Amino acid sequence: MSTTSQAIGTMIRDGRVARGWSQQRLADELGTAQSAVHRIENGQQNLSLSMIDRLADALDMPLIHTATEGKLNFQITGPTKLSGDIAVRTSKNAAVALLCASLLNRGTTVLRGIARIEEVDRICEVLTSIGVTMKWIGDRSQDLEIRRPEVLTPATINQRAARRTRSILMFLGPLMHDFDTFELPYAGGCDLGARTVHPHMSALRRFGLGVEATDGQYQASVDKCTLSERHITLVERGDTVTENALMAAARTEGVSVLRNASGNYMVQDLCFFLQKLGVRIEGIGTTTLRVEGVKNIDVDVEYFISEDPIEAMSLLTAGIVTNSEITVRRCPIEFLEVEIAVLEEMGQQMEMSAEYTSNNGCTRLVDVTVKPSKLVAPLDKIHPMPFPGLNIDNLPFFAVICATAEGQSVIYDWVYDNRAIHLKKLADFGANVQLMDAHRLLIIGPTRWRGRNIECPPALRPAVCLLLAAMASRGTTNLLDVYVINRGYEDLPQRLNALGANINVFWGEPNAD
Ligand SMILES: CC(=O)N[C@H]1[C@@H](OP(=O)(O)OP(=O)(O)OC[C@H]2O[C@@H](n3ccc(=O)[nH]c3=O)[C@H](O)[C@@H]2O)O[C@H](CO)[C@@H](O)[C@@H]1O
Ligand SMILES: C=C(OP(=O)(O)O)C(=O)O
Repeated sequence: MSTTSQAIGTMIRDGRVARGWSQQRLADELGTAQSAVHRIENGQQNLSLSMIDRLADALDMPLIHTATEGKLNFQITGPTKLSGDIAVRTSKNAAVALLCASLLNRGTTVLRGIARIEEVDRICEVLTSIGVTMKWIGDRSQDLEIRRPEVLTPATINQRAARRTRSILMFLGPLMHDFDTFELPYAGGCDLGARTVHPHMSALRRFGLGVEATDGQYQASVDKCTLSERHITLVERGDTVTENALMAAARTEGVSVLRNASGNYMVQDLCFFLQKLGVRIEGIGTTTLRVEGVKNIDVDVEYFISEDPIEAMSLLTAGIVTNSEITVRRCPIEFLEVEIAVLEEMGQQMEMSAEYTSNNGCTRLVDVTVKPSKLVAPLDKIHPMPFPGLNIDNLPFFAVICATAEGQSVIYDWVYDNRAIHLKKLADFGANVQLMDAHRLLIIGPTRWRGRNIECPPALRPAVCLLLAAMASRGTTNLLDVYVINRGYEDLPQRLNALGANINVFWGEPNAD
């Protein structure tokens, strides 16, 4: 654990003791568990910016703000050799969808095993700002108890938090059941080039939701569809659009058939959750979903979010690029099959355990051990496809992997306009990476990685790729302003350090020397 976390922990303990509070009293003020306060005070908890804000407010200690002013950075010293095993945590993308879906339910929703990441904090801030009560519970404060009020107040929405996420779009589907008109701020998220919202509008229109985009806000008006059955073909097989349509269908009476739907992991988690709320759904994991909506949902429900295939791929990549043997436990194999097949073609040695089931009772998991291997470039270009293809968010990891392989690889990112450009930054670490055009990277390996100081690109997966390259690199890298990584990964430096990485977390500017 970094000395910064320990120093902040001591400051918090002193502040609490000075007020005569027990750890439990501070936990109650923060809406968290006593065990979490214990970890914070011992410097064993990765503190999100919003938690620091809450601590500073609860203890009335502006000093905490001052001590942590500036940007959070990672200092990585390599080259790294990893060993041991690490468990995959639950996904950002399912967590945000399920948080939005909790708005459909008038009963108490308990989401278990949520990753403590910035993106979840942003959605929690938005939900709280419109009247939802949320409490972190459970031993490790990883379970969230959520209760919505009788009447939500979208007019008081936390605009700043909302604009930092793409997922705010998924408030459209749930809120259309409560209001005739409402407003939402424009969506944010990773800067990957233009990301259309048209497919959302086109699908939701069929449920009676009209949306006009004006001056930074979506103005929504609802004229509920009264047909007993509707067939909707999505114009794109997108994940969040499928989720929005599912949330619109969940409380629209009658049958909704969604075609060209995504069967991806976060959509499956949402379907399993909606089923627990009493919504009948057929076709989960396929491109046709048949949903029988119910007018009112009032169920006390608990749901375990499933493991993140993108985090699994990130951790496997950490082992591969450092030429180490590590076991990544709890990999959701259904969503990694193409990735594993491509790695095998490239010569990656792997062992796989027998399958077991995730806590959600549905998702199939395996433990994957990667072993030091001599990789060769794949014969064909590597490109992503909607599920069940190679996951769109896993493509960037192949850029780092190909840079360690012998020969010439082509990575084809047809999905995003800007992502290949962010990956070009691997060249700063010594990789031979050329942009053939905005969507194609030519990579010639193997690479003699070398550390350097670099700003995180404004995109989550490319930023993690730079972190992984830094781990493989000789020398020191200062990776600056890592908010974007903490948006989607929980305690990543601490967890990689437990495998043998050398990553220090620090605030502000790096030392000049
Ligand atoms: C919160 C969340 O869950 N985010 C994920 C979700 O975002 P989300 O579902 O919001 O992704 P988008 O709708 O932005 O789609 C991503 C890009 O793919 C293009 N596209 C998508 C499908 C298709 O059939 N044709 C097509 O061209 C879109 O035009 C867009 O440029 O899915 C993306 C693609 O898996 C992931 O990168 C994001 O991590
Ligand atoms: C692109 C991503 O996220 P978002 O949709 O939240 O921008 C991602 O998770 O890689």
